[in-house]
Amino acid sequence: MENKDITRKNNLSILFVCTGNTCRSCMAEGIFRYASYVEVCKSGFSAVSRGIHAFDGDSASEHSINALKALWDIDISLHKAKRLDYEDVLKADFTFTMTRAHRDILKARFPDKYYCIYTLKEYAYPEIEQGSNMLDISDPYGMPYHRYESCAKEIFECIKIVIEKFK
Ligand SMILES: N[C@@H](Cc1ccc(OP(=O)(O)O)cc1)C(=O)O
Repeated sequence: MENKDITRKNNLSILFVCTGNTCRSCMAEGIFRYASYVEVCKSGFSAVSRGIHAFDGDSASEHSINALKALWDIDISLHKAKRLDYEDVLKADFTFTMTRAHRDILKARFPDKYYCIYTLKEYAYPEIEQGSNMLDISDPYGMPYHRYESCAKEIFECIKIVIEKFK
């Protein structure tokens, strides 16, 4: 693992970050919980999600809820959005953002934690060039349902790889 402070691979606290915490990061949280339980049975992991511009208490978007339910029978209907705060990043062993823009904001705001902040895709696919927009998981907000399913599948692929790296 690249993270210089992380020598243990159990009981890791994972933080997923996007903009509104109603689409991408809450899907990532739900998928991570599901995939880490089913595929690794490492119940010691904990995962939360936050949004840089979230409105506390917002529900996950209907399409996000429906996509996870339809694809993997994952239930995120009880999710409530939370705005990211200082403590969230300090507590996390790894912070995975949905885009480079989110990552860069967090690295600038939390310089002491720079070494454990990644875009989800750069951690999963370190071979992708830094300048590439392939490092971003684009926002399905306001898009039709099928875009949410594609986004969820993209997140799932990354999370499978991340979990392999944690094994
Ligand atoms: N909450 C934002 C809108 C927003 C919501 C969701 C969103 O997608 P995600 O949750 O994936 O960041 C992006 C933006 C606003 O009303 O300004």
